[in-house]
Amino acid sequence: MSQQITAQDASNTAQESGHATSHPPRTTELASLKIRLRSALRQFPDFPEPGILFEDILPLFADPTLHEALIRSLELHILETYHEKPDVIVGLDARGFLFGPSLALRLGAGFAPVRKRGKLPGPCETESFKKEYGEDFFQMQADAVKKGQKVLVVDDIIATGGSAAAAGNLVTKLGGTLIGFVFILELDFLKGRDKLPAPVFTLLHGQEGKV
Ligand SMILES: O=P(O)(O)OC[C@H]1O[C@H](OP(=O)(O)OP(=O)(O)O)[C@H](O)[C@@H]1O
Ligand SMILES: Nc1ncnc2[nH]cnc12
Ligand SMILES: [Mg+2]
Repeated sequence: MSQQITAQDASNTAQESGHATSHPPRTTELASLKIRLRSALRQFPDFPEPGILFEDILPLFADPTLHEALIRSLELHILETYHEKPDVIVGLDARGFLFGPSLALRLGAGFAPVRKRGKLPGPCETESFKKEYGEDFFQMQADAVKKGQKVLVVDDIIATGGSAAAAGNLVTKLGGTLIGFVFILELDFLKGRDKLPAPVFTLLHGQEGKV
């Protein structure tokens, strides 16, 4: 299936090939969107437990212009990176549900949830995982992804990578083809991306001084 190109992308392509338009090229647009998104994030020390510096992404959804900037940034990355659009966006319970469905709609892809154990009816696959604080189980419905479908896993934050790795394992168990992982924010010092079996993209980076 060929990738969907929006009107804005069509005009960006025209500009990149020398035809001036009123829209900036994708890379310039993405850079300025990232600056706006970065300045909206908040941090809370010692939440949910001592020693954790909690990154709060909720302000991105309080302002519709920031919300649009977020979805547009992720769309720009995906249009730049993939020759074909994903068939399914898989979002992680709970914060991956805040933007996974709207990103899927924007791309013309399906959406499938990874949920905490015990919330989904019917036959499910299950994976345990450990995260920066605590451990849990994730599930997907057995028919949520069809064999060979191209899947992009999305979540708000990658810390240790435990949650995303478990989601990737569920997609693989269902027969999906993992084409990548996309996050709003990465805590680089925890090296979570090393656990993931497909290309990783993060819009923003946090807690850069930590080791
Ligand atoms: O890379 P990791 O160490 O696995 O941590 C990242 C995960 O931790 C948070 O989810 P959490 O389950 O804490 O909360 P949520 O239900 O609000 O998404 C965050 O939303 C990521 O899903
Ligand atoms: N430091 C952090 N802030 C917010 N969500 C997280 N999930 C895992 N680590 C986190
Ligand atoms: Mg989460």
